[in-house]
Amino acid sequence: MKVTVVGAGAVGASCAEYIAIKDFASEVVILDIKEGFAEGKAMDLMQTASLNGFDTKITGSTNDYSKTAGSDVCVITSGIPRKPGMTREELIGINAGIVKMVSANLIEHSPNTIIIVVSNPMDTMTYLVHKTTNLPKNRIIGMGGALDSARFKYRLAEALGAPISDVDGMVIGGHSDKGMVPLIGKAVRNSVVVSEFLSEERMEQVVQDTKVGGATLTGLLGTSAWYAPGAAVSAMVQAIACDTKKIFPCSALLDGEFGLNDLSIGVPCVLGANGIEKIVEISLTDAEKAKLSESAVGVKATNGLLEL
Ligand SMILES: NC(=O)c1ccc[n+]([C@@H]2O[C@H](COP(=O)([O-])OP(=O)(O)OC[C@H]3O[C@@H](n4cnc5c(N)ncnc54)[C@H](O)[C@@H]3O)[C@@H](O)[C@H]2O)c1
Ligand SMILES: O=C(O)C[C@H](O)C(=O)O
Repeated sequence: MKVTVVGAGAVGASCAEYIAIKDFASEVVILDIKEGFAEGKAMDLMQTASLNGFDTKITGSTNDYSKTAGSDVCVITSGIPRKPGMTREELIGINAGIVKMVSANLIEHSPNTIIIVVSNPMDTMTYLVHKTTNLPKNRIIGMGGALDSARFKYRLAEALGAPISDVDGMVIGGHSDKGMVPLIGKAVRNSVVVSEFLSEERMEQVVQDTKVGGATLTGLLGTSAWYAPGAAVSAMVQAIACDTKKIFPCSALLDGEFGLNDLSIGVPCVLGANGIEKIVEISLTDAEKAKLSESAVGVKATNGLLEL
């Protein structure tokens, strides 16, 4: 399994590190436009191999896509992150051009690849890759829901005073401060719905804290987060590499599922060797459906800013 990560910045390097530590890929290529940067990150990571016990070979490349040839999975993290006070949507002007160019270069050298889009605004960048390349739709996947769900579980565990391993929950919808739909009514502590343990007010607090998870970290760090984003991508790459058929909420191109069309947005997906192997149309309450539809309106408004 060969994996390429474009963007050797905070998220790209974190993602490459987690993939290597999990030791399921034979090779990881990191590519960046900044001279020597990816080579430096790759060398630094390789010098952790004997300490962390992995055999994955990590190499770096300054914008030479021939080094990425034959990649099974390519992750796009190239682009600018937001600063405190910004929305993800404000990044579209710079990131759309980068994502379009990078995805074309990747596919030229790896025509059978699966692409995972991370750059923000992620749902719109994923839609852009669907619209501007000829990859089948199961091979273009946006990462947002896996991260948002991990943050949801963190907030649920905090509210419940429970270990994170005892809680489960999922966030669907757009990967934006307003558009996320944490499915609080379906969240459980060891199979018991969390409403058995938490008041309405506390559950609403969990939902709100989850939705602004990225913005909260951007305020604290001065730039956006990287550890949980890198871990979320690596978990998705592992599901594909090891054909696990695990369900992750992913930004997938919809064609009638959940009553939505012609957009990429977070919905539960089975991930395996073929990328998105199935979109799982779980039943939603009327309130959940309304929130997902409202979220879709927001994503479509951002998609409307693309020059396609
Ligand atoms: N989807 C998510 O859940 C999620 C999570 C975290 C971050 N992000 C997004 O990921 C992106 C990267 O964030 P970061 O914190 O790693 O930023 P960063 O600035 O640390 O790294 C971005 C890297 O991209 C490189 N780059 C820019 N243009 C390039 C090009 N044309 N080709 C190759 N490399 C190029 C830069 O040189 C830089 O090293 C941002 O858009 C951020 O908003 C998304
Ligand atoms: O918040 C951001 O801008 C980065 C990313 O989308 C995140 O959720 O951490």
